[in-house]
Amino acid sequence: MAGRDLSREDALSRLDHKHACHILLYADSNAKLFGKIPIKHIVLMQMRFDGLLGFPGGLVKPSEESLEAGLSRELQEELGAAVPVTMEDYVSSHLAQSPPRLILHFYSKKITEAELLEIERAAVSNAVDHGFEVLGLTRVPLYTLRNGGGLPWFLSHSFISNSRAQLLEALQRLDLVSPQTLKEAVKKAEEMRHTVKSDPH
Ligand SMILES: O=c1[nH]cnc2c1ncn2[C@@H]1O[C@H](COP(=O)(O)OP(=O)(O)O)[C@@H](O)[C@H]1O
Ligand SMILES: [Mn+2]
Ligand SMILES: [Mn+2]
Ligand SMILES: [Mn+2]
Repeated sequence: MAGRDLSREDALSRLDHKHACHILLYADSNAKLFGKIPIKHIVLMQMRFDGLLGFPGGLVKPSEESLEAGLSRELQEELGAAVPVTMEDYVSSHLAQSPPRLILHFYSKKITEAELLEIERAAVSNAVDHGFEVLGLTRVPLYTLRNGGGLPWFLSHSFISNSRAQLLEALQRLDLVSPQTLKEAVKKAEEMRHTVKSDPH
């Protein structure tokens, strides 16, 4: 994963650092794209105000709130939903490559498809940050179409900080995408960065 892996204790001991917490919310799904390509899992990300893809979450001051309480607060602001985050959902902490003295804590949490749909529905009307810090939620396509559409093209977009690495690590760790498919998608994404996109249909 991009950035140096830190233990939670080591991370929290660095009082002169800024801390940010972000979460990958996901659900299983039996839905099929075009009635034939299994979606399998829904993974939520968002388009940010700066035009970069990232996960919901944000800056947390450990002196004022626990990492988990801070992340829940950010989810209320960015998703307009009360998502209870606990230490069970904690995955890792990384020292950002830049800016200096920023530690990125990552979480993942499985919810039901109905809960995820409710978050997507409510975000537009309830999230105070909707249309400002958050331009909209997006799902991550986990399938790969014959011409490389789907996950490879998604990975060819621009991501904030180490969120692309967080996504790839989680897809592997949670077994949401097979290692082979992931490897091929990353490779195709590299190629895609330098080609013109044709209509995926
Ligand atoms: O999804 C992410 N994964 C990892 N780091 C992120 C992600 N989104 C933002 N960051 C980093 O964390 C910092 C604070 O996050 P964010 O921009 O979400 O704060 P905010 O929501 O409190 O305004 C950003 O400046 C960026 O460096
Ligand atoms: Mn914030
Ligand atoms: Mn925020
Ligand atoms: Mn944020």
